[in-house]
Amino acid sequence: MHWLTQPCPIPDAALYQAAQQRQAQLTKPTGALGELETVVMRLAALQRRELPTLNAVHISVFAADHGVADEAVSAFPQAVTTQMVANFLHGGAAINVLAQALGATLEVIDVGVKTALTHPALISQRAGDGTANSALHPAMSHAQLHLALQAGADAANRAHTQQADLFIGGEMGIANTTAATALYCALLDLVPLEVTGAGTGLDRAGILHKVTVVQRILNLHRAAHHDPLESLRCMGGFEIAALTGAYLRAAQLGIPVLVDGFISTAAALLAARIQPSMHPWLFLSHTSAEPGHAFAIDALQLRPLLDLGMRLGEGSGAAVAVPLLRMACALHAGMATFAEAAVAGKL
Ligand SMILES: Cc1cc2ncn([C@H]3O[C@H](COP(=O)(O)O)[C@@H](O)[C@H]3O)c2cc1C
Ligand SMILES: O=C(O)c1cccnc1
Repeated sequence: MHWLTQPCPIPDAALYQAAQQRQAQLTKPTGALGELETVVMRLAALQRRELPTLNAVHISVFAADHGVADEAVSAFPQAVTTQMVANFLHGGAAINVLAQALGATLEVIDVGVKTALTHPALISQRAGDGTANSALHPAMSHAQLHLALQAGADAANRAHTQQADLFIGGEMGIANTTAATALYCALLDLVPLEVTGAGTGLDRAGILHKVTVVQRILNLHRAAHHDPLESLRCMGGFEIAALTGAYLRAAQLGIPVLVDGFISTAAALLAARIQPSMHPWLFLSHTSAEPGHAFAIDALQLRPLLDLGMRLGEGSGAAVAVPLLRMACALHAGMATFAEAAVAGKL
């Protein structure tokens, strides 16, 4: 695990400034493209290019099961995790359609679903047959945690080999909003009632029951709070650990990371806690409908590009935001300057 503590490259301040100067010369009032200006300046500094591009987008979807599903915390049965893996492999899930629309590379990694599938396109790096029930035990052993982190790092290494301009991680794991909620509470000092949401669609009574389960997880693993790796090990899950390893490794390799929703942002929080120098590599794609997401967004001090009421996961919200980032790059590269277009500048 030598890579885990490796720092990430520092964004190039000179290229940020050059992009800022170019934005000021384009035929529009400075700042008029809002966040589209900010993201392209950040991308220039990260990709170390005057004209950043996002042609090659790599999407890795990590799937795993959660023992805490035994506590009736999801509106869907645990079998859906494996069934959705089959759906990913057959091209029928939301992320398949979005990846195809973007011309992105999509890979599916089994990091520990309960019922293993075999399929030529499935990458199998299983840390177990699902995690243990985190309301009763640590979700995983140290060895399992490292296997799952490594599965994520391997995905980022593949993205790097394929010269990806952008990394997107997705997740699938019934009950993983419970794991993510417990992680938010442990890392950000929050109480379950303010963070817990409906996930796949619990009713009010279901959410209140989920609050009690999250509280039990937090009580059992109190010694782990504030320690990112130990919280991750105790609260789960394998796919959140894989995402954490993937984000960290992508940043170390110089690939900007576009984060999806509520669950993925738990991994982004963990990665930034483990290695603060990875924070500049993060972009938040959207605000999830899961109400607790706002706490992590505030903690990361980043502005999500979209707010569409999405609450799907799989990397779907990140994929939906890619065209906006591409348009930000196209505007930066393609607009005329005031001088080129003979347009008068600001009075
Ligand atoms: C058909 C289906 C497809 C999904 N794709 C992502 N999720 C999302 O829902 C799950 C988390 O919600 P909870 O904690 O309430 O179980 C995760 O698997 C997440 O990726 C799905 C859920 C379902 C049912
Ligand atoms: O925002 C998400 O990623 C999310 C929210 C609810 C259920 N699944 C995913």
